[in-house]
Amino acid sequence: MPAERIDGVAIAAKVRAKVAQDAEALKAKGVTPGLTVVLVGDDPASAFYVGAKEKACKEAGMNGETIRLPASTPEAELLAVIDKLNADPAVHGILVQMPVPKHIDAQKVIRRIDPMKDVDGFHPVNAGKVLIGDADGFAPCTPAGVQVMLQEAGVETSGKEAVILGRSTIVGKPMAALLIQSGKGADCTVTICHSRTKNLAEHTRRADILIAAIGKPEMVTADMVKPGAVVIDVGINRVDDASQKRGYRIVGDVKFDEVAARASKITPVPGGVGPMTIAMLLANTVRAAQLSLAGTPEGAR
Ligand SMILES: Nc1nc2c(c(=O)[nH]1)N[C@@H](CN(C=O)c1ccc(C(=O)N[C@@H](CCC(=O)O)C(=O)O)cc1)CN2
Repeated sequence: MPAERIDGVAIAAKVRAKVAQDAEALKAKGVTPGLTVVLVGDDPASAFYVGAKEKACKEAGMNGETIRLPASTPEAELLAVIDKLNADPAVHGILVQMPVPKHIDAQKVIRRIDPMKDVDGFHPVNAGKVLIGDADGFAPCTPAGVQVMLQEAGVETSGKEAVILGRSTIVGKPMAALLIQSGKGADCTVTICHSRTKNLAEHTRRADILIAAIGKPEMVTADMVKPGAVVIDVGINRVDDASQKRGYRIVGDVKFDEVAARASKITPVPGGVGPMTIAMLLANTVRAAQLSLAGTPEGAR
């Protein structure tokens, strides 16, 4: 039997509906949740994602603003923009769209954002909180979205072998941190594989839950997957396709058709994890606004 498709668009819509309710409740208390996205340069994919974030904010009744800066913007100027946003009480969430141009040190930029406004969950304070299982922190949106998808799809995670392909700080590492916590949607035994992992397929074939986040188009094939596994595809790769109007198509890290024939549940690309990234960003921003009302907790920064 082919795998059940886990519908990221439908699950994201559910998350966004709850965010809209929470935003409404905050507005009744005089606070409109606000996200400001900073885009440096004119990468078309980044411009598309930033536009989608602004639109999603507005649809949820939140303030969504984008600051567009030229690719030549000096690092110091970007840091000054962040300082201003950190000091602005109407801005609850700040996000600098990645990647930034090469002359800018992304880590320096991330560290400049107030951790209480770091709705991307990239600041070391939030990374540390996610690692120690402190619920006060902001988890990065993509792995947080994967965890929600697993729960919404009724996937039992407790005691399961989860294998993550990719050790990025945005997906692989925080994904592992979330799945090893104790509690709902977690309690997994986690393996992270990466470019130096030997006998990759031996690891992936042990996975009850396989999460592919390596950025290599259709790299995961059916022979790498245990029959009945749950397969989550985080990859969003553009491959040339002259038959498409835009000249490319989007594929994941998983060879969908053959893996779907072997897995029990699978996420598609597009329409899987991608929409969850934006939904979780809105959820983090509403939470940042709620926390701003409650006041900064002890030791939060
Ligand atoms: N500061 C950040 N930068 C980046 C992040 C991030 O979480 N924070 N993630 C990615 C890009 N990204 C959001 O920013 C993102 C990527 C993809 C999608 C999405 O919904 N994709 C669609 C397909 C879209 C298409 O057709 O091109 C899908 O998968 O269905 C949303 C957000 C890197 N940068």
